[in-house]
Amino acid sequence: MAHQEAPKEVIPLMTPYKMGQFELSHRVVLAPLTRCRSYGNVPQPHAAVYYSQRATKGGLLIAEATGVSATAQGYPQTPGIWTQEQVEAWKPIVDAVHRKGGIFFCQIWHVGRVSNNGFQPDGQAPISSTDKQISPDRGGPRRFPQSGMVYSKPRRLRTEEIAGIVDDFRRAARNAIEAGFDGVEIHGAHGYLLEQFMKDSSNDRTDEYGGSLENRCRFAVEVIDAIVCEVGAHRVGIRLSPFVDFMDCVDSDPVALGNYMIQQLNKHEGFIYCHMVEPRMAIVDGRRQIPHRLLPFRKAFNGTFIAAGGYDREEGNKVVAEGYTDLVAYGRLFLANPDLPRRFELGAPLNKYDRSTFYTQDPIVGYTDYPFLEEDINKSAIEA
Ligand SMILES: Cc1cc2nc3c(=O)[nH]c(=O)nc-3n(C[C@H](O)[C@H](O)[C@H](O)COP(=O)(O)O)c2cc1C
Repeated sequence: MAHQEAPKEVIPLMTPYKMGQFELSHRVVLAPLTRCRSYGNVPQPHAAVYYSQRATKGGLLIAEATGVSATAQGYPQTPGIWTQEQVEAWKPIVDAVHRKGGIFFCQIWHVGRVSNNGFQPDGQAPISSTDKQISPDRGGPRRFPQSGMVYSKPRRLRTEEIAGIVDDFRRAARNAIEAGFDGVEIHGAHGYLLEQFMKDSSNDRTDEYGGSLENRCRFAVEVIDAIVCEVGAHRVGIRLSPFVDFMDCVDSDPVALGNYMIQQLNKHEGFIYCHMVEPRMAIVDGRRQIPHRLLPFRKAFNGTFIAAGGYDREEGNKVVAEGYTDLVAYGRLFLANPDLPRRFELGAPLNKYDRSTFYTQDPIVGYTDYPFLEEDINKSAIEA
């Protein structure tokens, strides 16, 4: 009798997927992670090690939030992409990812009021939709996690200044393509500048950028349109978090906000992806559970959908198998497991993440020193 092999287990996260022109070999995406190791806002050679460790052939990586201008900064040592020096510094990092066959998008951001005068080039107030400071009573911490600096009172952007910020985003996208990135992800989430305009808790404007939902989203839509025009819809994705209340940015109708933004994205044929963050995890019967509120958006969006926020192997496989999302982005688990897709494939145990080194500035510790599976195996063989 012919020997019959047991059927191979299908792992939904490890199945291939075509995202626009990109052939992904699996659905485990590196979520954007600010790591505060880009000294003087210039990406460093150690980032080439960090990102290439996490790159796989046909795997999608999203780079950490990267400033579009000198006023875009709000955390220590975060990278930018508005100067030629920064563009040149990104090139070897992008190359390192491409050499391993990875697909690399750059997340471009402006922090708006999530900043302090000390981060601003002229020592002036950070800019925002509003002049209201982040309130610690409504989802916003009062101080920066590392430095202990307070979030400063922002300056409300004048209507005629907004076109200039849109242009900063456009130029940053152009620079990202020049640096070799496969595309850009617009950071429209987590209470940063674009969301400060979108959400009604932080937009108290009376001009055409405030008031109605359409007006509040106008700035983000102008950024999307400008970037699509500059680099093509096939290279533009966006991250949105209508349900998240981080940094005191809350909307009274997150479903309407998400739907409106999806409609705007669908106007651009071939807009590559919409990356959405789940609401905060709920505690059900003593267990943390992902609320799974993104399905209506996934159904409405014409392009690739990425879900993020609290996923592990089991939940990721489940949502891909059910068609809830196309791809799943992993933050903390990928931070601590450079070979996360491989570990998911094997069902191998995971390294634990060390929160205390998330935002520290060491080029190795908590950054490139998380062990790979093979190292674990070798180590245990030596210890045995
Ligand atoms: C250290 C750290 C840095 C982060 N930096 C960013 C960032 O630059 N841009 C962004 O959109 N989200 C950022 N996030 C949020 C993650 O991308 C992700 O949405 C979040 O960690 C939840 O996913 P997880 O449960 O898989 O970690 C960060 C999260 C962590 C823990």
